[in-house]
Amino acid sequence: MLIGVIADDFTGASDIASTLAKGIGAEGGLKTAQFSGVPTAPVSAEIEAGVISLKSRSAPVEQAVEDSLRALEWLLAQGCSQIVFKYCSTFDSTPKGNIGPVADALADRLNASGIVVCPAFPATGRSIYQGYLFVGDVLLSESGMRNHPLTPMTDANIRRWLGHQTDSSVDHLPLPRIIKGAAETHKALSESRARFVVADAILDEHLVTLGAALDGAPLVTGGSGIALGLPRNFIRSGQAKGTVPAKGGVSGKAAILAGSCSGATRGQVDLHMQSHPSFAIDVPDVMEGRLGSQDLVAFIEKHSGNAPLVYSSGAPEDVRKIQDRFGVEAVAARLDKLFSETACALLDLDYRRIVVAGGETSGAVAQAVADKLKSPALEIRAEIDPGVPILMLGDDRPVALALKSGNFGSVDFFVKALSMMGDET
Ligand SMILES: Nc1ncnc2c1ncn2[C@@H]1O[C@H](COP(=O)(O)OP(=O)(O)O)[C@@H](O)[C@H]1O
Ligand SMILES: O=C(O)[C@@H](O)C(=O)COP(=O)(O)O
Repeated sequence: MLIGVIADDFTGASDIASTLAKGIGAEGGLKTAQFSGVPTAPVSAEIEAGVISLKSRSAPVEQAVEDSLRALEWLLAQGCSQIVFKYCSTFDSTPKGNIGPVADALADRLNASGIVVCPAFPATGRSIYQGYLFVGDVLLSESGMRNHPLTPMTDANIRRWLGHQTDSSVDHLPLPRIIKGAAETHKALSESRARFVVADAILDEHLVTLGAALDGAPLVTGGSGIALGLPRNFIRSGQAKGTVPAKGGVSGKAAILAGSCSGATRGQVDLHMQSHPSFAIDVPDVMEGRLGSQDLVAFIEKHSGNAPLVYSSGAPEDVRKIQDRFGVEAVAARLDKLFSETACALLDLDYRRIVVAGGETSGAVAQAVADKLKSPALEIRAEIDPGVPILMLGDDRPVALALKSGNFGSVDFFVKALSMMGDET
């Protein structure tokens, strides 16, 4: 393995796995596999990039650090010479962590400094200028992310937000120096006396320059965009051949599970429910035991063949009321359980294509599916929309998953994903 990625959630992991697998244009990318947690069984020697998905974004700080260090040791044991810590392109975290503490722990172990911090992902509208993160044409703190159920992002200044999470020094790499090219960017990073350097990037070409400047860097941190230029370093040095991910998925029964309350998901749910059977999950009913996975499965089975959707997605004010009533963690844990039990029951009924919306939700579902199919490695296939590839898992009767980050995907994503994944049988 050449590159090892530690991703703080599951959708984020498939996002960066897709970036590494496709590389830039015809030169292709790296043979990439995504793992649900740290693998315990041996993995194929052909894998050039290994992406470990953790559920560390919203875990307690100590747990996030411990899990990340365990993932790091495994990746180092596989021979990785470059480690990427992948977090969200909207820098999802609280003032207490987990990005700072995890990055510090990885940096200590790898003895790294001048470490790039760059959540930019221009293809989905996330750009950084003067160290401020923008979502489309507004600051992060003015975007829907200010209402995120678990990690409300109320400050767009990444230097300041990271500064709350770490005692290490945080510097800034301004865009004009990146525009001067890879050599200047490399110089800026290596001359910085700070441990962390927040890098500006507003276009893919800035990320490609950063990628070239990071050739040989032991530790890189960022959103999936930071990986854009990394495969090229290994291809150009002859360590990797450059491959293009396979298209398609598998045919079979299909369902959509949405646990994300992000703006894009709510738009996708609204459009989908206009022409497809859709079931709105009543969260208090779930919390008080009146609604369970058997009800969701019954609804899906009744409407099988017509892209049925079950969703808990709600407006920020409703989400807040529910969290105040039952507690943030209790709601998240209960809904994770509901969605993962539903997915496992669907596998028993031979569902083969499952679309999941929401990072936490996807993490819970993908972990349960991977455990049930005893399939720790997910193969990365073609990208449906930026940052969302088709994932294949299971050997005998493979299952295709699309794990959509809450804010990703075009408004017709659900239908598009199912048709790219395969046909109804
Ligand atoms: N109606 C709801 N009320 C309260 N919390 C909810 C509701 N629906 C989903 N949630 C919780 O909100 C969180 C959404 O996070 P996630 O799945 O990561 O979506 P996203 O990718 O949009 O951030 C999950 O923890 C989920 O359990
Ligand atoms: O970087 C991104 O935006 C995504 O890869 C990601 O991590 C999304 O997380 P969720 O919004 O929680 O799905």
